[in-house]
Amino acid sequence: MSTTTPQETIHVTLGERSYTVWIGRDLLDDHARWRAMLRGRHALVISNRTIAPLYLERLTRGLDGLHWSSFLLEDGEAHKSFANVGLALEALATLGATRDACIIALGGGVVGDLAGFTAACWMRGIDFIQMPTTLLSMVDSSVGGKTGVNLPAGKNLVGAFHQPRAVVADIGTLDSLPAREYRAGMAEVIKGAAIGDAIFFNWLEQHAQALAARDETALVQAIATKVRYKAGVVARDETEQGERALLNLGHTFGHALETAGHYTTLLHGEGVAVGMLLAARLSERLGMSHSTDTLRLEQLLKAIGLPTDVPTGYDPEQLLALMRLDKKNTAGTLRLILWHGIGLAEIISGVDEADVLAVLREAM
Ligand SMILES: NC(=O)c1ccc[n+]([C@@H]2O[C@H](COP(=O)([O-])OP(=O)(O)OC[C@H]3O[C@@H](n4cnc5c(N)ncnc54)[C@H](O)[C@@H]3O)[C@@H](O)[C@H]2O)c1
Ligand SMILES: O=C(O)C(=O)C[C@@H](O)[C@H](O)[C@H](O)COP(=O)(O)O
Ligand SMILES: [Zn+2]
Repeated sequence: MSTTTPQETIHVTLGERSYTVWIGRDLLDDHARWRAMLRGRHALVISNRTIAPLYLERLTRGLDGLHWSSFLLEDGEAHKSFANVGLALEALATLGATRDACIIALGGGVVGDLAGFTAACWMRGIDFIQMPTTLLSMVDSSVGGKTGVNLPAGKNLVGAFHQPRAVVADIGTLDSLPAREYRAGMAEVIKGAAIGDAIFFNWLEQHAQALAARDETALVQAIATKVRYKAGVVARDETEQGERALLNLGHTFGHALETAGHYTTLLHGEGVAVGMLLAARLSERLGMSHSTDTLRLEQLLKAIGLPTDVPTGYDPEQLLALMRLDKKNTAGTLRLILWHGIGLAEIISGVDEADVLAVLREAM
């Protein structure tokens, strides 16, 4: 039996902003590969206090001869804040970073989103490299150039589109990822299939056990399929003028759940899991889809071990108020991603708040 870990290389095609996503084991130590992406003499590694003790040294061995420093966040979604962007920018100033400096984001989506936004701000935009260490960041947040931070009023309300120069996904880092975080990452994999790839959804149903057991061959195939799907959407609609909004399936509900819970109840991926199911129920209520599709989604989420219920203690009216602040909304009306069934999502404008409230109330 072969024990070789599969490797995948995916290109995100965006003209002069095109880049490569490398997926495989031990890529952190493959210094020659990613060091070639650094143009100048300065590098700032942004990570957090959980990840740095595990992986920072392996990375920084590749920075020999450069002026580099690190900026470490406290762990958690609450630290994806404007205040920390300010501190990261101060770290760049202290380093004396010039316009050809590079930020390296070593961590999950929190680190990647904040590091990318810091890179977009410093001297009006410098390079950054994504080195994702969670499943969620490998399959979603490291690709596509959405960067930003939260405000108390809501998730990701401040940000910029700023593409990375490369994505280095060392799947060996997932060995230390807690099981709950791994499952949360799978929600964003399932999301891709639910939006636009019914064949991938079937494959996920068939491989749910292997994926839950972290079978490496199945895992690399799942990561690569999701990244390839997202890369295609981003290449066609980089700044979310249309199709890219589909990648928000489950997020209008999910972000509201995350924010209302002060980021202590549901992880992002868990919010997306519950949110996708609420979107499926709303689609059913509006006569767009059939209950068999809702059921298949629910069963796949459960097979992976993801939550499918809204936790207790949420107020439907408060969730609706948070949903009104979603960035997709226009002209004072709700714009949600709903579906016609597996693999067929659609952007729906002018959704009646009464229907949203009804679905929220039924879920509580
Ligand atoms: N920009 C985008 O397109 C995009 C897409 C999806 C999600 N997001 C954002 O990403 C964030 C969620 O990302 P996440 O799920 O990676 O969460 P996260 O960054 O908070 O990481 C999850 C947890 O795992 C820990 N961790 C990370 N790597 C580890 C490893 N290898 N071993 C042990 N522990 C490790 C972290 O310290 C943290 O406690 C949210 O802020 C969400 O809004 C952005
Ligand atoms: O890349 C995208 O586009 C996405 O919507 C991916 C989402 O999974 C991700 O959570 C993203 O951060 C949401 O962005 P937002 O614009 O809804 O804040
Ligand atoms: Zn997401």
